[in-house]
Formats: sequence, C-alpha cells, structure tokens
Amino acid sequence: MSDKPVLLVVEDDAALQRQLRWAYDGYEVVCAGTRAAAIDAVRAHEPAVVTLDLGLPPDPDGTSEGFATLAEMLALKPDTKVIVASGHGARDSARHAIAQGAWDFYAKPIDIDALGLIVSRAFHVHALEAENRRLAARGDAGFGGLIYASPEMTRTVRTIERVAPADVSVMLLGASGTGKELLARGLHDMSSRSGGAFVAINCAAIPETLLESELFGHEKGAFTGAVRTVEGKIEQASGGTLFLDEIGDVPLALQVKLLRFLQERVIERLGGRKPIAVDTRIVCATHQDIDAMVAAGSFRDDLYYRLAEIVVRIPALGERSGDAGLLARHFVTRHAATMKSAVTGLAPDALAAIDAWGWPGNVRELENRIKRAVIMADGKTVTAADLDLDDSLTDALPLNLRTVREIADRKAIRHALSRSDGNIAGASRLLGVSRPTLYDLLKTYDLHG
Ligand SMILES: Nc1ncnc2c1ncn2[C@@H]1O[C@H](COP(=O)(O)OP(=O)(O)OP(=O)(O)O)[C@@H](O)[C@H]1O
Repeated sequence: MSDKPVLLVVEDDAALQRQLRWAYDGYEVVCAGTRAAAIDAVRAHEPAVVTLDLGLPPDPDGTSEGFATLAEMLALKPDTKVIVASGHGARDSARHAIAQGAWDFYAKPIDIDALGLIVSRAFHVHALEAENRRLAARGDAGFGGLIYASPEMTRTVRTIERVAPADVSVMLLGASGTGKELLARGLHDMSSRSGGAFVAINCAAIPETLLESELFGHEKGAFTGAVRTVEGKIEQASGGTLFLDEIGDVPLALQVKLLRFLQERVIERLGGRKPIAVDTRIVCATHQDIDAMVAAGSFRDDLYYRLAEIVVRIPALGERSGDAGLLARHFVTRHAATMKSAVTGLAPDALAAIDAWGWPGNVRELENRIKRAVIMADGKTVTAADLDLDDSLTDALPLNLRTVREIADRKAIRHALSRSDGNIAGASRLLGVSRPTLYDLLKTYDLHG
C-alpha cells in the first residue's frame, strides 16, 4: 500500500470511476460501486475523505441508497468527511445530505478542479480535527475547552463546527451537565462573530418578573428602582452571540416578545420609545422535551421554528464511548493541582468503575465525584471506593479489528502504568513485553509514561 492518503470514491458509473482515479494522483483512490463495497472500504482503509454519488444501485435514479450509505459510513466513522454529488436539480438532496452530516457537496457533471479543491480542503480539515482530538486525548483541551475523543461527541462537535460559520439559529438539546454551554461558547468562537461578545443567560435561574428587563434592558425610570438606563443581554450580545440556556423556561408572554425580536431584529428597552436595531445571533439550549412542549402549547411553535433552524442533540456522557475515563483523568489532574493534593491518578478499579457507570448527571456529576474522591483518597491514586459507584457494563460496536486491538492495548497500557505508578520497567513486566516494545507502543498511541 502507498503512503498517499486514501480517497474513497463511491460511484457506480465505471467510466466516472476511471476518470476520478486518473484525476487525483496525490491520493490513493479506492473505488466502490455499491453501499456494501463502500462500507467494506471504510472498514479496511478508514479513509479521511469520501466522495459519494447518492444514486447507487438498487436505486440509481433516486437517493435512498446514497443516504443509507452516508448514514452507515458516519455511524461507523463519524469523523469521515463525506462529499456528496448533487445531480441535476438536486440541491435539496445536497442540503438534506449536509443536515445528515455530509461535509460538502459538488454538482454533477464533475468539474475535476473544483472537486479537487473541495477534496483537499476536506483532507486539511480532517487533519486539523485529528490533531485536536489527539491533544484532547492527552488532556489538553480541544474545541471550546471540551475534552472528548468518542465518535459520538466527535459527531456532535463536527456538526457544530459545520453550522458555526453559517449565521443560523441553533438549538442544543441535551440533559443537564452535558456541556451545552461549553459547546455554545465553542460555536461562538468558531463563528465570524468571535470578535463580538458571547453573552449567556440562564432563563430558569432568573425570576419571571426580571427576565424581560434582563433580556431587553430598561430606560431610566421605567419602573421603581430603575435609576439608570441598562442595556439588556440581547443588546450586550450585539455583533456577537446570545446563549439562552433553558429556553423552555421562558414564559409565554415573553416568548411573544422574543419572537418579535427574531422577526424584526429590533428591540425596545422597557420604558423605551424607540426601536433599537440589534444584530445578535441566538443559540439556545434546553434539557426539556421541547417538542412535547410545542405540542402541549406551552412553547410557541413559531418561536420554536425561529430558534431551531438547526437542532443539535448532545449525547449523554453514558453514550460517549471512552470519554468518561478521559474526562476523569483530566479532572483528577485539575483538582489535585488546585487542592494541592498528592493524588496523581486513578487506580485500575476506579477506571473500570468509571467505564461501567451510567452517569445520569453527566459531566457535572463526574466532575463532582472526582473532586470529592480527590479529597477522600488516602494514597496517590483515586480508588473505586473513593468514587462511591456501583457497576454495570456497556459496550459499543467496534469499527474493525485494528480499532478493537488499539482500544484493548490502550486500556491495558493505561492500567499497567497506573498500577506501576508510571514506571516503564514495572509496566512492561506487567504487560509481558520488553521495555523498547512498550516505548514503541507509548509512541504509537501517544500515551505518556
Ligand atoms: N467535554 C467536556 N470537557 C470538559 N469539561 C466539560 C465537558 N462537558 C462539560 N464540562 C464541564 O461540566 C460542567 C457542566 O457543563 P455545562 O454547564 O456546559 O453543561 P450544561 O449542559 O450547560 O448544563 P445545564 O443544562 O445544567 O446548564 C461545566 O463545569 C463544564 O465546564
């Protein structure tokens, strides 16, 4: 196999396959003509970038097989950049494909140069993201200060990166403590508004009577106690992003005012007489079942559609394979440092208990438990007992055998290192390999002894 990066071309037209194979000599072009062949190629080559014709057999004139292929590829390897071909008059399917997680689209008939640019940009972004995840896995924060390495969270972050530059409203749906505010901040940082302010307001934490003036501001004398004119959060976020946390808690009367702002892009401060034009992007979040609220009439559907041009679901921590252990190590390091504790890591039984726990309170629960455990720990490591957890087990379907081996290798190496207090000779004895072999593995997996 060559050292060139693999570009997977999913295309059922043999002549086009040949043309694309010829066009890109910077890549090793692998072709597949069906969904099954495409999935086999993803498993075998793990291509960073894929071009996908939506019209595949048995539905060469439709898009159903193409969309099924897209979904299967992204489920298997969410960080893959899939570039979708949009045939004549098929802009709608291209847009739909982007909403399903495709990276970009190109129009048929193929313009080799234009497609070449999209492909090379996709490889470039893929490499940047991989570097980001590598840093995050080492404990240095990646996107928006988030720690993650799981495919589930990678998919979420990727969606947010995609929508950040488009000036659309975004609704984040996820349970409490899943990191919605961090993601909203990350979205702001990646948008063209990053030079403006990021202003956050928790609509559930402010009494109903004050929420309106918090959001819209007030003029001096608007009500008893209004001794000076105050800008509201919407105005403060002008040129930037306003994050409305717990949007489901906004009372109906205020929903009407918010809707008017979103329609007309002007506000009036309480007691004010002149409309003020404000250019603020809204990102909102809720842990509530907002669809049910709309159905029950407690949340206005017209406001919902304005706020939710794009909806992003944030996976619960229990659904992110491997992230809990990664976050736990990050929080141990952070809290041991701030508390000047002697604790340096997690014992193997603690890591196993963390992997097995369901984390109903998500990242916030994990952080609180680790903080407490760092205080409770007797020795240099946090043990399962310090965490005060029960156990049960979950497992995700692996990508391929290489991934299974890598996960197992990493797990075993981490456990051996923590059991031998980071001593390489000790860890290599526990693992039954030579020291040079262990050094090689540490380098390969970018782990630190
Ligand atoms: N992936 C992550 N990496 C590092 N820290 C995280 C991550 N996710 C969440 N946190 C931390 O967990 C805590 C909860 O996150 P955040 O406040 O963003 O959650 P939330 O979903 O907005 O919660 P709520 O809905 O209860 O307001 C914060 O201290 C945040 O810094």
